[in-house]
Amino acid sequence: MSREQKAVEQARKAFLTGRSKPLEHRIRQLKNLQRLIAERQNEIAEALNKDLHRSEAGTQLYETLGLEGEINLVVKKLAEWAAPRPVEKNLMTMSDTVYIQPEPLGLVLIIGAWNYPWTITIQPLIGAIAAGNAAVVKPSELCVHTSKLMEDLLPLYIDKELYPVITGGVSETQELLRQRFDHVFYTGNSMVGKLVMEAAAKHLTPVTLELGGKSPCYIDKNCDIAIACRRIAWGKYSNCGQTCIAPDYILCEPSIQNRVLEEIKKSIKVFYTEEPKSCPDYGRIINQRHFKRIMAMIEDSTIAIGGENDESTCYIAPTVLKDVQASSKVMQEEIFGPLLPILTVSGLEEAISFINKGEKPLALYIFSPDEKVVKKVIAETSSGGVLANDCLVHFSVSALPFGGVGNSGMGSYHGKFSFDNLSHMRACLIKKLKMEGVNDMRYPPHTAKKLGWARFFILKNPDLWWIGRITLLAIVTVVAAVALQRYLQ
Ligand SMILES: NC(=O)c1ccc[n+]([C@@H]2O[C@H](COP(=O)([O-])OP(=O)(O)OC[C@H]3O[C@@H](n4cnc5c(N)ncnc54)[C@H](O)[C@@H]3O)[C@@H](O)[C@H]2O)c1
Ligand SMILES: CCCCCCC=O
Repeated sequence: MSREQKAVEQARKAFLTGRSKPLEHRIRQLKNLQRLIAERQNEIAEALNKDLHRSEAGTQLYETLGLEGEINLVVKKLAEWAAPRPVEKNLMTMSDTVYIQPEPLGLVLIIGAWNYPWTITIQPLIGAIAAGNAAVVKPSELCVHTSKLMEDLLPLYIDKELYPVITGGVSETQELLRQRFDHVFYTGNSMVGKLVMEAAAKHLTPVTLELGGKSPCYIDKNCDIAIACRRIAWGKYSNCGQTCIAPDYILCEPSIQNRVLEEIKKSIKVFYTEEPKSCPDYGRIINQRHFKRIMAMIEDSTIAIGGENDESTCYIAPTVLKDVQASSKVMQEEIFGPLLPILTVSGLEEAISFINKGEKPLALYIFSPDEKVVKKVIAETSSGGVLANDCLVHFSVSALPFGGVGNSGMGSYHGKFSFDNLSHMRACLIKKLKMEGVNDMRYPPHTAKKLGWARFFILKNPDLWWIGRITLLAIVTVVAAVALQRYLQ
């Protein structure tokens, strides 16, 4: 039996004991995770510094703070989310108990990516624990130090049978995918996403696919270009462009291209100094394979800013490419690196039609002070999420579902959306053995009269809330009238 098979079998066995279900257990595990984050902050930051040249502050800002917030939210709301959810009744169910009971799915497989490894791997785990599941956690092998740290630390804090960590690369992930799970939660590129879905289909296992793609960014000529460019530069160059929702490319009118270039240049200097290579807040490309992939994209474009690079340290300077064509190499796939191409368009209409020619992106950014422009883009395009006048921050709004659509993924998570996604919403209808007469209309022999009653019960859908209120009002009125009459006698 392989290591992967053993872990899956053990986690399934642990789930079947039922110990992942009580809310106290879920909350205890989540608080243990919170303790891990607080007590091991330095080790987490050190590993991320080795993997991605992430600074200590960057580690908190982009990884652990969000997880702490997510755990706080779940601890506060879990009882409410896990409670039976009463549903609207109709004439047929008037005297029944009708509700939705969220219940755990069972065993979840979480396959993480390397770019924000704690956020991306542990946030789904928080959802899985909250929903009462067991989960096998597979961090990405590309963030070598972080993945080893997760393997070492998680079993020290949370139930290691219910939530085992399996490290390894493609063959280990493939072996895991051959096993039977009740849900697979995958984060990574769309090509592997298809393989994950194919493997899951063999067991009819549902999947959440958190994928990527080219997220467009439209700048309206009437907006405050300095502010827009500062926010775009932050969104693009954080983590060296290796962010699933980084603005992939800019669309703007030719008349503002030079101002956009000037303002992005200013922001790069303010954020990362004249020498980003020695700036602790500027990251590195994860490995040389990705370094080569990104550098090859520049070949047929004009560099307006940056372009400096060093293969031995996987450094690529914050770079802007100007007058880029749709046919250029950099426009053929998600960049996932610090290159920012600018494509000029004649205006909003052309920008929308350009966006709609591509796959549905994970994020779509619009910079404009005009609400009509923002609403028009929202109405005439589609994407996982859309953000006006900022970048990335929708990821941190736990009241919003985070996920893609079409090629950028399926399913969503964060906050209650994680809980719902990793729960089965069980339909519960509890009838009494009384009022059998009402059922006569559905029992044979079927007659026109019975059918008439069935039509009435099924198709007439009076508002029972209002009927209840009106009945109550009528009763109160009658009681008041009788009381008044007695008083006057
Ligand atoms: N939507 C999101 O939340 C989100 C977040 C981060 C990254 N992403 C996307 O992920 C991509 C970058 O990540 P990546 O794909 O380079 O990460 P990656 O190389 O770490 O792969 C992701 C996971 O898939 C596994 N894997 C790789 N090849 C496999 C194969 N052939 N069979 C089975 N498993 C395999 C890896 O072991 C890893 O755990 C980008 O497209 C990015 O936009 C999306
Ligand atoms: C601001 C944090 C963004 C995390 C995005 C995750 C995808 O890569």
